[in-house]
Amino acid sequence: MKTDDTFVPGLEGVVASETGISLLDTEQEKIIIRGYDLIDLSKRKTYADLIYLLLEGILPADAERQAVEEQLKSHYELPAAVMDILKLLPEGTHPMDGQRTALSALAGYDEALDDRSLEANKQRAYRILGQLPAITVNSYRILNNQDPVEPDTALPYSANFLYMITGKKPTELEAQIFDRSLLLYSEHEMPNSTFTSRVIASTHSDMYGALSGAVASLKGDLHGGANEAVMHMLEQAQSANDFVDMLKNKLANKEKVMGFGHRVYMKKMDPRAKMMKESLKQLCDLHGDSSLLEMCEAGEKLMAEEKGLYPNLDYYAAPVYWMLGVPIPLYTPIFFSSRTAGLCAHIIEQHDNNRLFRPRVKYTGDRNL
Ligand SMILES: CC(=O)SCCNC(=O)CCNC(=O)[C@H](O)C(C)(C)COP(=O)(O)OP(=O)(O)OC[C@H]1O[C@@H](n2cnc3c(N)ncnc32)[C@H](O)[C@@H]1OP(=O)(O)O
Ligand SMILES: O=C([O-])CC(=O)C(=O)O
Repeated sequence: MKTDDTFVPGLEGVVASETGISLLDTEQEKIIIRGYDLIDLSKRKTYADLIYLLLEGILPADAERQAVEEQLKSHYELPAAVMDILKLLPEGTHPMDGQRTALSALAGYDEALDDRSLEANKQRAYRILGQLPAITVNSYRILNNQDPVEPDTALPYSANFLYMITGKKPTELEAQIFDRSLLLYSEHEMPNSTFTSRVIASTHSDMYGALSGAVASLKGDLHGGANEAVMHMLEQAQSANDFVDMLKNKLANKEKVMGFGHRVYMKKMDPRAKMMKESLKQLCDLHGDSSLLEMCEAGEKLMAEEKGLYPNLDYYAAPVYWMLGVPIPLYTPIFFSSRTAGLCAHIIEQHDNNRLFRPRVKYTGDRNL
């Protein structure tokens, strides 16, 4: 076996997989999902459509979307023991850790765990996606001494998710905006979490294990954890001037400013962030309060001028979730819940066309031979 000993830190620009699921086409500035432009889909389709597109490979007809919604709803209830496990976690446990724990525990309830056939994996993916609102919301509620919340099956999947989070029936606009955020987060080619899940799946490990690894990856603030970090900054700053001063200080201290920059987009704005910025404007109009938009725009201007860096999706998703009444510790778990659609598609693709991931190293240690 020939070994290429070129070391690329962080595997930047390295092609790690062949996939029919998605591509960040930087030349055309498009996020291609199974042949469709994600931004275009976000204007005319729903998250349920994306689940179907990612798992089945085609966009659903109305009846098929309805069937997906029904299938997800049929899996809303969690095994009682999984709820008990969540209740046993110590106070202060982050809901991402609750999510990771619950997903891990669910493996024990899968009677066909070793069946990695396409059909078994797809059914498993729908089941997990159906279970995620309860896992996510209750990870937060139980750990905050709040009673578990029941789903409202009369609402569509994403509207029910928002309802379970806030305890209030969302307006049509709120439900649409939350659904759009899920759609935009659903899949993004080969970020760290997707790579993690494919590496795990490549040993023939199961979907629960691959997803549990992906939760851990996505939790970090260089990845999904950035949306919570952005909101903590905005909450602390209170005004556009304060926010700009805060960012200037961070830059002077050579700190990373969360919500800016991207390994693939580099010096361009993430197209998904533009869509979330539109949603933020709509919410500001609805509430007659544009302070968060003004703060974000001031930060965006400063970072462009000082660093030539632009917002990623997490930057504008954070204030949108704030205005929708979502508690901050749920921002990253919502990202993960949405991304589970894309992750499951990748795990299935890896299982169906597998080659074990096992790279080599550039050795920098001693040779005391
Ligand atoms: C939906 C998502 O998960 S998107 C990612 C969310 N994560 C964040 O928002 C965290 C903040 N952003 C970052 O840390 C980075 O931009 C990353 C991790 C996303 C991508 O970074 P990389 O490709 O590894 O680039 P790297 O970190 O090497 O940065 C290149 C240069 O830009 C600077 N830079 C990049 N992002 C930022 C930032 N957010 N704030 C300040 N400087 C930054 C780096 O300091 C570095 O400068 P230097 O060359 O002078 O040392
Ligand atoms: O692509 C990445 O590296 C991170 C990202 O934006 C995502 O996962 O949505």
